[in-house]
Amino acid sequence: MSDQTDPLAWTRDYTPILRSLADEYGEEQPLSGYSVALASHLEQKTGVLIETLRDAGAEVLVTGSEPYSTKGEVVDALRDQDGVETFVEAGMTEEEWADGQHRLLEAEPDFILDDGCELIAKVHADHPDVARQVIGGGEQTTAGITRLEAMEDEDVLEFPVYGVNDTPMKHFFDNVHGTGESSLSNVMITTNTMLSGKTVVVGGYGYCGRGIARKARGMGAQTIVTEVDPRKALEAHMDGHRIASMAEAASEADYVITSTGNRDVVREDHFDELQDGVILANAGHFDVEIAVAALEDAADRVTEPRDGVTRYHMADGRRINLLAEGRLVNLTGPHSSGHPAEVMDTTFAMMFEAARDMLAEGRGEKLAPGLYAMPDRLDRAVANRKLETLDVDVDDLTDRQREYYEEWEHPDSAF
Ligand SMILES: NC(=O)c1ccc[n+]([C@@H]2O[C@H](COP(=O)([O-])OP(=O)(O)OC[C@H]3O[C@@H](n4cnc5c(N)ncnc54)[C@H](O)[C@@H]3O)[C@@H](O)[C@H]2O)c1
Repeated sequence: MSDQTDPLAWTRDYTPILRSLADEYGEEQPLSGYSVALASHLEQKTGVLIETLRDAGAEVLVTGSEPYSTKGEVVDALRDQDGVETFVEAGMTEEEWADGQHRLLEAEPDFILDDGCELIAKVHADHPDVARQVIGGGEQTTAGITRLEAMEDEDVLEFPVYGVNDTPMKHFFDNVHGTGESSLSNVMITTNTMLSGKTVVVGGYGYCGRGIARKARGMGAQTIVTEVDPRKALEAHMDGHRIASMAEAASEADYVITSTGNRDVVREDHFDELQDGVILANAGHFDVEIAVAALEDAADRVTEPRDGVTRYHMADGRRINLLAEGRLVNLTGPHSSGHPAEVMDTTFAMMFEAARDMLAEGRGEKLAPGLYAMPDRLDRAVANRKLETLDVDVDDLTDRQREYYEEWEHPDSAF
């Protein structure tokens, strides 16, 4: 396939960590004999991860983690590859998509790489016999970790799961920079408006919200952050953003972008405060952060002035614009292609390492069921691989420096 006809060609050029993993493990095939289920937004970067798992010997069973983010050309490119089985198509209804996930789970995967805890929750709820056979899993999102914590609290997990989302190599880069840049660029492309000089309200100052707010300010916007955690609110304040309640911020917003992992962050109480022409978008995992059904009820009529924009006409003449129907704006909008490939390269390398460590290194058989932090050695190894691809050198600790960290008396110090 040429670069022009191969939908993954461009992305491979921007995913050097995954390519280095494929090169290193292509011959040894450490995942040979294992089937790995993968639920993720099924677009080009995910395609390269699938190729990498397959090159390392796995049989890869593929579905989307969201019904509307599947790219048909990627599914077409993967469908006929040896070692890959697809259970998803572009344009599926929610029922067809869920049915595909169940069919995937009936194929009895050994390992589950998940996004939003889609497959892990379903295998426990609907396929308990399969769940008991699964060796392990990895979860790449904040929303999925929250669900896994709830499963652990109820003591229902049947296998060990690595919380890939919580590794420094994931959330410091993917959530902050990936979500930050891709959410803002998608808001601008979808609306053909500029952020400079506008007021951007960011709901939530976690990893994603922090990236969105910082980058919006870097582009010349005035930023207001809303929070429910007093420490996060103070952090936003110290970082130079204004803090306000949503009720107060809504009246000044040109844009409101939510990223909390929670629901109803923009709700009935706020609709009356919003200005004419405001643009609402969500970057959190589920489409519940903006109360869309309530907005529809509150509106006199609804139009679609532009691809990806739903406009709610209020009785008093104000127009409230909602992007991507309140779903992940950077992944499901008409122009969206998700996070930049360079940042997904890091996240997907962590997902690959989760599978390799639990399957090929045998950690999955040794760990009891539960949610686990990923070993720091794997995080460091991916960071080093990334630095190598950037051709950047860093210092090593000297023996004396290592000893200094380990001793408490510090005999050489002046005090
Ligand atoms: N768009 C993407 O590509 C992408 C990428 C990574 C994560 N996510 C999703 O984004 C969401 C946030 O992820 P994160 O890593 O930033 O999580 P996080 O836990 O670090 O941050 C969430 C923040 O939202 C705050 N919050 C909760 N309820 C709130 C409310 N009602 N009003 C204001 N603030 C509230 C919390 O106090 C917290 O500080 C999750 O749903 C996650 O799955 C999306």
